Amino acid sequence: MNHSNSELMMTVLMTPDKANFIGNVHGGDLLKLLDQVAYACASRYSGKQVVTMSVDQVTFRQPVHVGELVSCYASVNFTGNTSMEIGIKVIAENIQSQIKRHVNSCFFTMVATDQSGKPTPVPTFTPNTPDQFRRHKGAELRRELRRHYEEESLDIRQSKAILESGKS
Ligand SMILES: CC(=O)SCCNC(=O)CCNC(=O)[C@H](O)C(C)(C)COP(=O)(O)OP(=O)(O)OC[C@H]1O[C@@H](n2cnc3c(N)ncnc32)[C@H](O)[C@@H]1OP(=O)(O)O
Repeated sequence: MNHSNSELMMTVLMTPDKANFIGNVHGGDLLKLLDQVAYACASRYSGKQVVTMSVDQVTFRQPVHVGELVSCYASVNFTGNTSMEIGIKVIAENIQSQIKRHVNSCFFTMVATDQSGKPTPVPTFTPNTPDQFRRHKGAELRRELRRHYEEESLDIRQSKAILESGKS
């Protein structure tokens, strides 16, 4: 796979229409931007239509201010059969001072779909550089944790259903 296709950078100016009730950029606007970046990165890499399957914990460590430039650095970290983990690092820059802050990092799982909306295979991503190896290793661990979480959640839902059926 051509690795130049596995990374993407998108920069957006934070205009006043994105402000929340206290004048900083609304978290929902940032989430929408991150979803668009993950979509573009995954779709360009795979050459396929993709949908968002899941988003790992997103933590807004610092507010983003109206007037700042927000740059999203996205990379394909890992591919399964039909899914891709896209990691995104978000940097906010004050335009006048040019001071940059790392405000957020997050991980999206995007699934490639065919014409009927069913999952379809993606090209395998093989890491080449030290950064890619590091991200790939982290992504494998997160994939395992997601599977474990799904299984535990299912167990909890099933136990709850059994308990509730015993009440009546
Ligand atoms: C760009 C956008 O905003 S799109 C709008 C928001 N997203 C959507 O509407 C998507 C709605 N969801 C769907 O249509 C379906 O769930 C699909 C097409 C994504 C997946 O269909 P399913 O039949 O559930 O797929 P399936 O069980 O085969 O799993 C597909 C992949 O998702 C992975 N997956 C399953 N559950 C999870 C999870 N909780 N977290 C991360 N990945 C997961 C699977 O491991 C598999 O990847 P792999 O093939 O690389 O191993």
